[in-house]
Amino acid sequence: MAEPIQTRSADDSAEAGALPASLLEAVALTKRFGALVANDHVSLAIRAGETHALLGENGAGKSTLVKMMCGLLQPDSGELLYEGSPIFFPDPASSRAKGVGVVFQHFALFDAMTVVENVALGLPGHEPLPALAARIDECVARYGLAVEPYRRVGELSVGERQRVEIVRCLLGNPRVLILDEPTSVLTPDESESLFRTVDLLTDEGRAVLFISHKLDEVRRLCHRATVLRGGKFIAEVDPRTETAGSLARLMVGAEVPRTARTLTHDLGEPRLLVRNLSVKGDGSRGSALHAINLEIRAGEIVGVAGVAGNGQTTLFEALSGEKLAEDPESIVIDRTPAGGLGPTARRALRAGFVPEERLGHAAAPDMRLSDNVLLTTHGDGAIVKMGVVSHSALYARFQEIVKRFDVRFGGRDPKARRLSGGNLQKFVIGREVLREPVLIVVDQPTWGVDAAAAGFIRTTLRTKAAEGCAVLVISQDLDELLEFTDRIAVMCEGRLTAPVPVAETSREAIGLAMGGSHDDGEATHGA
Ligand SMILES: Nc1ncnc2c1ncn2[C@@H]1O[C@H](COP(=O)(O)OP(=O)(O)OP(=O)(O)O)[C@@H](O)[C@H]1O
Repeated sequence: MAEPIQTRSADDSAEAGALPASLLEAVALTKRFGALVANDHVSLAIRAGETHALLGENGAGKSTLVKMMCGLLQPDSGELLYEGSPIFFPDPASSRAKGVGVVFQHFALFDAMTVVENVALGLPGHEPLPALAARIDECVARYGLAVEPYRRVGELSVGERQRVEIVRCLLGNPRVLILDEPTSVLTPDESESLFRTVDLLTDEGRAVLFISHKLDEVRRLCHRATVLRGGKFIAEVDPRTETAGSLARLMVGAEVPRTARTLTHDLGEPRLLVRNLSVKGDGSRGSALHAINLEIRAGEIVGVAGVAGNGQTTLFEALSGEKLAEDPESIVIDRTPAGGLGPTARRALRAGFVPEERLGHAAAPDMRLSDNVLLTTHGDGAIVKMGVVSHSALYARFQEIVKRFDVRFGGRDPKARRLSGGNLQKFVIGREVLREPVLIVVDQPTWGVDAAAAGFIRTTLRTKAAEGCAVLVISQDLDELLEFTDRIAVMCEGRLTAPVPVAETSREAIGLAMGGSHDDGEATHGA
């Protein structure tokens, strides 16, 4: 397992009056993509023993900087220093060999393989799997990361996959660990345990670069923060002496608007009725669903809270038609029994679906954005007429999404994988919202999205609700659900509690239900 590094921590050194040595330093790095300058002379030094935040709104250039610091991208100009000396990382393997480990937003794991097999792929040599599994167990115990070596990755939730990536990285004994939005898919408890892991790592003298849009956690966890805006270095601050508002202002360059709270409008017809829906566990991702009941009426937003892996993915798949229900009547969309219909037929009922995974599920990575529009709009009639794609209509829709949802990217119509995470999320939400759905089901609506864009997405969903759409939001972010939904239900072990009006519940009550406790002893009710 990783050996502790004998280096003074950032705080120890600050007390001693001297700054600790910088382990990895970017000096005036510049990277262009065509006409777009993604990083413009950006400098950043990560010191031994510190947790250093990298902040900036979507598309500010954070991932580009990280990719240059680990050899995944080469800068057009500027240089990297490792322990004060110039260094060149031609590829990620060379940075890994120097002790720079990165956990990216999009994971590189093979679904069909077990955790230990996936970890083995990323490590040099041919360590026997039982020995590697034992090392994983040791790492898990030491850093408090719940990971089971012999589970198949395809069965894991996004949060669990992320822990696998972190463990894989830690087994490489990194001196610098770069975490790209590590908490965006974690529950509050999982985030807390990750923070303890990060503290342990920095206590050991390692350096952590922490990318996050959650400013409160940055203020708690990080010793320093570098802020980027529009590809430029804006400031280096001590986040512990800043407020979330002052950090957001540095990132955005202006005040960040808050989501409009509950609108006063009457609820209409039920747009989604789920009656006694049970789905068998099939050994793939997500657990079985047990007798789910839910009603969402035109004009309301219902949130589903829960710890990852309790059936939320299966619920999304059952609602979107990726998994069919045995009883067609168990899911009714806008008065039509839909349990036996596939995704396209459900979309024809004017339902829209935004899955949790943007790249690969919501969007095809190697298809251009405009072609990605077609993925969910081909049945709408506006874009495909009598089997023929109207390219002018398609391109017009694409441009409307980009404009109204402020999707930023370089070039005219790039492949989806070229977009920053938050911008791709804005695109995917925009694609569904502009179809004018009567029902929209969104899994993790603001994962990886900056504060301003997250506010925009929530306000957009509220506006859709006010226009008569029914909205179901599955989210692990309890603050988000409390901020903008009308009623909240909790998913635990494949069962859904009855949705409760937000005003009549509390964070504590929801937290208890997430852990499987119910004051009334009842786990499953109708809406
Ligand atoms: N390979 C690429 N080709 C073209 N443009 C790119 C490429 N990679 C990134 N970009 C563009 O560079 C800009 C910076 O992107 P980057 O991914 O670094 O932002 P970010 O700050 O990490 O954003 P987010 O918070 O959304 O992940 C964006 O406008 C993005 O579209």
